[in-house]
Amino acid sequence: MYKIVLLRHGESQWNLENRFTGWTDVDLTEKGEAQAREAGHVLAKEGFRFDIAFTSLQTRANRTLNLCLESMNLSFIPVLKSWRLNERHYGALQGLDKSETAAKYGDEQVLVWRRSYDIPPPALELTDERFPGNDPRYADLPKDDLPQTECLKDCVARFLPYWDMEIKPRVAEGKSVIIAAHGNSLRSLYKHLAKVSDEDIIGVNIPTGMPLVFELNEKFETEKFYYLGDPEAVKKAMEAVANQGKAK
Ligand SMILES: O=C(O)[C@H](O)COP(=O)(O)O
Repeated sequence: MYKIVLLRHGESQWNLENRFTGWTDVDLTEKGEAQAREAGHVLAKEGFRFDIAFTSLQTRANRTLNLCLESMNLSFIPVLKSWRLNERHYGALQGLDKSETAAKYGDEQVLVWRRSYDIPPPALELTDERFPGNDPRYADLPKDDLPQTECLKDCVARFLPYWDMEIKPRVAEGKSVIIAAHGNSLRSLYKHLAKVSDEDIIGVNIPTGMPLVFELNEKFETEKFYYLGDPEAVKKAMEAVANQGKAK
C-alpha cells in the first residue's frame, strides 16, 4: 500500500483579502506560516516521514513546504518544482475580490468560474501585465503552455502528465511523497485519484494547510483518503472555502 500526502499552502495574503489569485505570486500571512508548521507537526505526530517532495513554482506553496518540512526535521530531502503544479490560472479575474465579483455577476456565475470542470474564467489579453509570458520564471516554457486562463480540465491536462512521469514512478519505487500545491491544482489530482465525476468535482473544496492523505493499492487505485486533524475543523474550513465565492 502506498500513502501520499497532498498539502494546500497555508493562508496567503490574497486568501485573507478574498481575491482571485491563480498565478499571482503572493506570499503567506503569519497565520499561513503557522498553518504550514502545524501541518508538519501533525504529520510527524502521525508518523509520516518523507523521502521526496514536489511543489509548484509559486512562493506560497514553496514556503508552506519548507516550513512543514522544517517542523518535521526534514529540510534536507530533495524538492522537485514544476509549473505543472501551479494554481489554476484565473484569467482576467486575478486580483478581483471574490464576493464583489459575485455581487456583480451573481453567485451562480462565480461558482461556474471557480468550480466547473470545463468552463474557464474570462481570458487575459497577451498584452496584460498579468500574462505569465511576462514573468522570467516561465521563460523556458513553450509559448503554447503559457495560460491566459484555465478551467479545471486544463489544469488536469497539465498536472496528470507530471503525476504519471515524475511523481508516480517515485511512489512505485517506495519513496514516501508529499505534494505541496494549490486548491485547484490539487483538485485536479484529487479528481483523478478519487475518480470524481466532472459533475461532482464542483462540490470539492480543499482547505488551506490541512494534510490530505491518499492510500493507494499496488494498482494505484485509491483505497481511502482523509484529512489529518479535527474532522469538525476540516468541515468548517471546507465550507469557508466554498463560501468565499458568494456575495455578502
Ligand atoms: O487562486 C485562488 O484564488 C485560490 O488559490 C483558489 O481559489 P478558489 O477557491 O476561489 O478557486
